[in-house]
Amino acid sequence: MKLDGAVSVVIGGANGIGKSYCESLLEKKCRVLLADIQTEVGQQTSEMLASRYGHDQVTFRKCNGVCEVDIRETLLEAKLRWGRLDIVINHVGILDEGNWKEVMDINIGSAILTAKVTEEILGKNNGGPGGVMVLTASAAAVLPFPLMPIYSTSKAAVVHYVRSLMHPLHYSRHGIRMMTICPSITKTNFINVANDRDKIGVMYEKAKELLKMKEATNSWIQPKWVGDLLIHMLENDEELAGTAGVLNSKTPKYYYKPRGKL
Ligand SMILES: NC(=O)c1ccc[n+]([C@@H]2O[C@H](COP(=O)([O-])OP(=O)(O)OC[C@H]3O[C@@H](n4cnc5c(N)ncnc54)[C@H](O)[C@@H]3O)[C@@H](O)[C@H]2O)c1
Ligand SMILES: CCCCC/C=C\C=C\[C@H](O)C/C=C\C/C=C\CCCC(=O)O
Repeated sequence: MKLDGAVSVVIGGANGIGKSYCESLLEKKCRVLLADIQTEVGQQTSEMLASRYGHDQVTFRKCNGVCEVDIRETLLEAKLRWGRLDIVINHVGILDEGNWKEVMDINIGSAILTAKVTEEILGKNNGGPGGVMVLTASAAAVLPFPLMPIYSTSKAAVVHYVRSLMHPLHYSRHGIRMMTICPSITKTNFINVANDRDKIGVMYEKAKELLKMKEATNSWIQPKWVGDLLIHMLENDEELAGTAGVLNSKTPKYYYKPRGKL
C-alpha cells in the first residue's frame, strides 16, 4: 500500500515498539493517531513527534486497547479528523504467568475486539473501503519458548486468529489485509517484568539468565527494527497479508501464508 497520506491508528503507541511504529509511519508521511492508556506519556510522545513531523500529522487520544467502545471511538476519531482510515494497529499485551485468565483476556481479547471494530468500520461487507490491520504478537507465538507457556500460548492464539480471518472465506467478505508482527525479546520497558517473580513464575531464574546473556551479548531486538518491519509489511501488504512477520534477528522471516479455499 502507499503510505504517503494514509491515516493510521496505533493503540499502545506511547512507548517502546508502539512508539517506533508511530515514528516509522510518520517518516513515510503517514498520519498517526497515537492512542494509549497512559495519558501523560502519550501526550508527551505525541507532542515530541508533532514537533518533528508536523502538528497536522499526529495527535493523541486516550484509549484502552481492550475496551470495545474505546477502540471504536478511537478509530472513528481518526476517520473524522482526516477523512479516511487505512491502517489499524493494536500493540497491547501483558505477560503474567501467575494470572492466566487476565493474560488470555487481554492478549486475545484485544485482538478479537480490534478485528471486530476494524471490520465494522473498514470492512467491505459493511460498505467500507477495506484497509490493513496489524497486531503485535511475539516470536514466542511461533518459536519454542517454554519459559513463558501462558504468554506464548496467548500470542499463538493471536497469530492463529489473524491467520484464520485471512482465509479466503473471510477475506472475500471483509477485504481487510491482516497480519501479525512477532518480535523476539526487544529492548523496551516490557522486559522489566523479568524482575517480578510472581509474573514470571517457576522459570524466574532461567529468565534472569537469558536476559543476562542478552545484555552481555547485546543481542536484543531494537524497537527501530520492529518499526522497519512494520513498514516493510505495509508496503508489501498484498503479498504478506495473513503472515506472521517474525523478528528473531535483524532479518525477518514470514510464516503461515494462508492458501486455497475450504
Ligand atoms: N518487548 C518485548 O520483548 C516484546 C517482544 C514481543 C512482543 N512484545 C509485545 O509488545 C507489547 C508491549 O510493547 P513494548 O515491548 O513496546 O512495551 P512498552 O511497555 O514499552 O509499551 C507498551 C505500551 O502499551 C501501552 N498499553 C499497555 N496496556 C494498554 C492498554 N490496555 N491500552 C492501551 N495502551 C496500553 C503502554 O502504556 C505503553 O505505552 C506487548 O503486546 C508484548 O507482548 C514485546
Ligand atoms: C525470559 C525473559 C523474560 C522477560 C522477557 C519479557 C518479555 C518478552 C516477551 C517477548 O514477546 C518474548 C519473545 C520471544 C521469545 C521467543 C523466542 C526466544 C528465542 C530465544 C532468543 O531470542 O534468544
